[in-house]
Amino acid sequence: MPSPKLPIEGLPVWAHLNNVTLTNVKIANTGDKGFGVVCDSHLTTEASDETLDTPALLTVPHDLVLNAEAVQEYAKEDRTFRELLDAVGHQSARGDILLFLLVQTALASRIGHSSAGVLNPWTEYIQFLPETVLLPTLWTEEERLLLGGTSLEAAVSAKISSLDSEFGSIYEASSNIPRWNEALWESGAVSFRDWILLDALYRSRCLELPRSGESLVPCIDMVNHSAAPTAYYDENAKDDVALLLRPGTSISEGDEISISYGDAKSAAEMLFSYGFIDPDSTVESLVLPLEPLQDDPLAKAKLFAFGEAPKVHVSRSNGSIAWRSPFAYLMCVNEEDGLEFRVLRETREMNVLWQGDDVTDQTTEFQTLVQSHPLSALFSLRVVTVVQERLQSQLDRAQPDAEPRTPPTSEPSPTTRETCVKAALLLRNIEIKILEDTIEALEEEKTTLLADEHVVAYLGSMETAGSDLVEEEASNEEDDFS
Ligand SMILES: C[S@@+](CC[C@H](N)C(=O)[O-])C[C@H]1O[C@@H](n2cnc3c(N)ncnc32)[C@H](O)[C@@H]1O
Repeated sequence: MPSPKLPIEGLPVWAHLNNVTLTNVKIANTGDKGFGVVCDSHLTTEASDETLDTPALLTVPHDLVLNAEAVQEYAKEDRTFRELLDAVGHQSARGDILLFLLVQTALASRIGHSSAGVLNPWTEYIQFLPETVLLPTLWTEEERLLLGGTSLEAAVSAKISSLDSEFGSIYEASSNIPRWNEALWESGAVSFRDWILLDALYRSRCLELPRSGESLVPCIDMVNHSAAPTAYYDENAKDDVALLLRPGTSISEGDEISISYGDAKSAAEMLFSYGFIDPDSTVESLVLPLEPLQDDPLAKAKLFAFGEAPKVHVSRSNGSIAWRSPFAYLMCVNEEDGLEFRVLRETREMNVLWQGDDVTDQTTEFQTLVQSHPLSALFSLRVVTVVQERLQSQLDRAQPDAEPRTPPTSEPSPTTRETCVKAALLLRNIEIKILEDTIEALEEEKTTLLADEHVVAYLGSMETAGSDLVEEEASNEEDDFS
């Protein structure tokens, strides 16, 4: 159930009452990007102004910063919230912050139980935040189909499933507490959609502060991104958070103030975390899930021993392609190569052995482990082939002439927003380019590996063994026939 929204015009009053200072800036609607921070007068800074002595455009007191520590403080002041946090939280900083915001959503709806939760500045502040954002977890099902064949297809589905299970766990644990059962669930004050929205707001607005760590900072979270930012944020001596003009900046009245959300994120990460792609500040990289070979009898043991989700990472920097896939190296060795799994009878623990050595703690380092083996080039050839096939199957699905998607990627239907269509298309094109170039680079690696003397000898011996077998079978057939 959405909480009643407050018009942005009310934010200066909220800021004043909560000791947030805005100097020469205001928060205003910027069009496509939603709200933003806009300059009220002409401002310049010298190229040498590199300290916090530069007058801040915006200062937010430390007690408004929302991070894991602040949630603990709120729990000290509000025993009803502490009861909820003890029952549901303490798993992660993000989880505790989202739980706190879920409670604020319920309080803001003003339909929950009055004996649960205490109003605080965040109860009002969340009502100034957008009711929806363009992060793909909030796209409609039809819009999410546009991501088919991109690296976000699996990532967004996995995120929605994980949000669903988080929300289910919160419901399970909190519905046993009568006041919270009434305040959150019986009243209908919050829904799964609120949880998805809060997760998206958190992801797209949290800042990494030098001392307070990952935090939400009201008002500074209204600053939009630019690849050529005019401002940055920092904590001052009192741990208040300040928005400062960058040295050597000159901006005119009416110009938007911007910060950088990072310049090392891929297009997929940008879209996933912020709901837009800025090609000027993204790096060319791609992460895809990798599955073990279907006919591998050791597949389950390998997955278990590896302990994390297998992936292929691809990137381009300074024009050169690089890729890595630690699981692919474990995936491509077998018992006949010297890999062994043993389950200890006493502890039921599984041990992994390579060439007789216990490597249970090194399953992510098989690329290094296989180096000293005489057939290491052969193992690399298998890995390169597996990775190339994975990228090729991704490329086949991403190509515009791949299986028809609903709706077609280039034509927005009335139920798909144009921004989503454009963002999905941009992501697809960026990923197609890097996939094509990596597949080509892997082809060259394959050619080199196929010329390796150990590989040649191994493949030759396999061929001889193969023809011996054919001859043997043929002579058996003759015998049978006679
Ligand atoms: C930290 S908030 C900034 C305030 C936000 N515009 C609002 O209305 O509340 C981040 C969100 O702003 C929007 N945004 C920021 N910079 C943008 C940009 N350069 N292009 C498009 N959208 C942008 C995206 O929706 C992003 O998820």
